[in-house]
Amino acid sequence: MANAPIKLLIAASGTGGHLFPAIALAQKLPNYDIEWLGVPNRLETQLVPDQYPLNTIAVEGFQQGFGFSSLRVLVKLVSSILQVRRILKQGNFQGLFTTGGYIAGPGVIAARSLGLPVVFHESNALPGKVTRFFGPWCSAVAVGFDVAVKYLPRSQNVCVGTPVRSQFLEEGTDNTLDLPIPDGVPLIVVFGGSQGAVAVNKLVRQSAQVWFDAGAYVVHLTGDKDPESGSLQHPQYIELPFYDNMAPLLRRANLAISRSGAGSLTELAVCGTPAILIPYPFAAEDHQSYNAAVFTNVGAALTFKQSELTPEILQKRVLDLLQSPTELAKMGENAKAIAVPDSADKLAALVREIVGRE
Ligand SMILES: CC(=O)N[C@H]1[C@@H](OP(=O)(O)OP(=O)(O)OC[C@H]2O[C@@H](n3ccc(=O)[nH]c3=O)[C@H](O)[C@@H]2O)O[C@H](CO)[C@@H](O)[C@@H]1O
Repeated sequence: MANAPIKLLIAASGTGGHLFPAIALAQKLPNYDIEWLGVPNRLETQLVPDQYPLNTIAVEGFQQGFGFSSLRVLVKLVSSILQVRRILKQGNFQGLFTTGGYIAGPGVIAARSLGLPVVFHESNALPGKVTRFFGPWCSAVAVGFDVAVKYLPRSQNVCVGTPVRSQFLEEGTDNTLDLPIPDGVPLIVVFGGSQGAVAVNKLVRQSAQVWFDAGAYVVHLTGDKDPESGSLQHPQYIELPFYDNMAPLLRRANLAISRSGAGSLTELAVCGTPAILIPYPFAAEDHQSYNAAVFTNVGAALTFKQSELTPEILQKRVLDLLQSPTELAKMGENAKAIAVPDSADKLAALVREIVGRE
């Protein structure tokens, strides 16, 4: 009689940076019986493929300080732990995988209290508080960048890179660029994580004319909350709130201007795309600056603090780079050198080793 498939609960919620690596892992475990754990109103309701049933719980992050609102969050946390325990027990799950964030706490506590193995993936160079706190309770913490290990002295750490969506690993017919960019023109791609970055959008719109004059095209992924969307019109300018087909776009780009979320950086590395990085200044513990430093240190990107970046500086640095194809090529090679294209395979192998072989 064939063995029943291994049951795995994946707790990944909120942003593309948390969801895409988890989806890439799930796709590498085709013989596992996988269900998802998320919250009712976040991106997982749109991004998690139909074949993985989505269980939702109500959970929130802690605010600074401890007042009535924190007490309310604590009550919710206890209730969410109990809900996850129930889901794990009723579904006979054999392990839990998480990419961190607020969903991870209840997931890790519930699974460990039932004696189930937990694999945690942390994609940032500076691991989040949740990872630092819960890492030692997990069976393994897989990290995206090896510098992260130094912040996790008490966990069982393995460096596996960060998994990317399958579109980044295959060049197929349905994976070609469907935007009207002429061959041979310099292409700048601007994006600000999965939500867009209004401050970066503003800087880019104030800077772009000189790039157009130099013959460059700009594809600008603005997010859907940009109050100035539609304000710049130019034949060499394509503005979209979100674009799905990132792999061919980043491969075609001569330069990216981007925030430095771990997901974006991992994709830039896999595609060998040189970049100007503008870390999100309000990210928890300034973790995007630590991510950006990984790229700057190997010569794959230039990093600018948002507070110090003016349209004049941005205009000039972009023009300088567009006029130095050798330097751009070198930056692209440096980015590629730190890519881990088989990251999803490595992470799936780790999950099989810890949770069980199908
Ligand atoms: C503001 C904030 O705290 N963001 C965090 C969030 O990232 P967040 O999800 O915002 O950003 P990431 O850079 O990790 O990922 C963005 C993802 O969205 C995709 N994309 C973006 C635009 C678009 O039009 N189409 C598209 O597919 C990108 O290709 C990428 O895969 O979680 C990451 C992982 O913990 C952190 O490193 C980030 O710092």
